[in-house]
Amino acid sequence: MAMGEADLNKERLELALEAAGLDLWENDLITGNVTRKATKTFEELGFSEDEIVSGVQDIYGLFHPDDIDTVRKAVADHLTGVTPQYRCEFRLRSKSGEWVWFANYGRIMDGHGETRGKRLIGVTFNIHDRKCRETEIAQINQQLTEQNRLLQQLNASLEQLAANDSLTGLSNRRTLMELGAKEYKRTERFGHPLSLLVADIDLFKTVNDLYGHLAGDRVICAVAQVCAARKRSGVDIVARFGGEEFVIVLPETDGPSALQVAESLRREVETLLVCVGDEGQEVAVTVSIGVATLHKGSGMDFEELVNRADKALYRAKESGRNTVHCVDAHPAPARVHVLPNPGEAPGGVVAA
Ligand SMILES: Nc1nc2c(ncn2[C@@H]2O[C@H](COP(=O)(O)OP(=O)(O)OP(=O)(O)O)[C@@H](O)[C@H]2O)c(=O)[nH]1
Repeated sequence: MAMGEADLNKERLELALEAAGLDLWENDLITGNVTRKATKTFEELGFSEDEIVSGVQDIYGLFHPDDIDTVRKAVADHLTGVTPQYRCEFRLRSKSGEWVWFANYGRIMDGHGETRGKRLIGVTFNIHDRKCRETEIAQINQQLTEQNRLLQQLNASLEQLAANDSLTGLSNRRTLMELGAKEYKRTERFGHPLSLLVADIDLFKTVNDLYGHLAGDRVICAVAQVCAARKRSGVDIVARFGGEEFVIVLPETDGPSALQVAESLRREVETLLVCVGDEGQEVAVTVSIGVATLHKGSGMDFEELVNRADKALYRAKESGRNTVHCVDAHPAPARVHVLPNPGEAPGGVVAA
């Protein structure tokens, strides 16, 4: 007997479902019965014919506990008309206890006009490979994010290492020259004065010779701390310029103010007693300081400002140490500021 059109259509549908790996199921919404079972899915999960019969009626028992609410909500949303289709992704437990990813896609059918359909018809299909790849990609992304974070941390540490002196943590010479050149440009643009102090620990070689290099390092760190404590955050630059030499850049600071800062620094260092030995030996420390100030139009660049302050420092050393000397690089005939400090030899401020 020739095959009828309805049978042919059914065969066509079965072929399409098979080719696409789709497992058709159907639920009667009036009775709540499963009128077509998703047998292929249960077979894939390793269940036998008999187990499928009972399993179909108790499908919720196979859902992963983390997915069950999602599935129930997707069904409810479609049955109440919130969504035009029922679709969701979930894991089912195989007979051997493994979790396998599937997806459902369905819709209420068999309705007429205003009358709601009586059947929920849909397909189930295996999406396990895709889900595993997604999980792998998510894990790789997470690893990459973590590696990126570590790289950023490493970069920040490298920048910190490259910019700072390892012994004292102050800016190093390179950073000083970079930041100083920027300050110089600001000075030129806005016409503010820019002052610079070079402080050098007096007779430091003796500390090294008497107590050793590590003791010398302690003295350097102690003086560095005093210099750093004076820093106006976000304004001044405090750097270790070389062995026992420090530079403090004071933007928007004129000569007299810079001299006051230098003198106050000198006095503070003078009060330091640094522990240099295991038996509690302490050494007193002093610094000599050279000060130079640059005004707009003075014709000096930052490097020359440093050289000037260095020359002033040389004079301070020459005149007996523990002293402040200054050079005021104003474009007008050089003005000299003298802040007398009587009765406090050898400390004090001397004009250069
Ligand atoms: N402990 C230690 N010593 C250093 C460091 N860098 C340089 N020095 C030493 O610092 C000493 C500097 O000595 P000098 O330049 O003769 O100066 P000074 O003894 O301080 O004498 P004046 O500057 O003239 O007062 C040298 O002995 C250097 O070896 C360092 O990082 N740690």
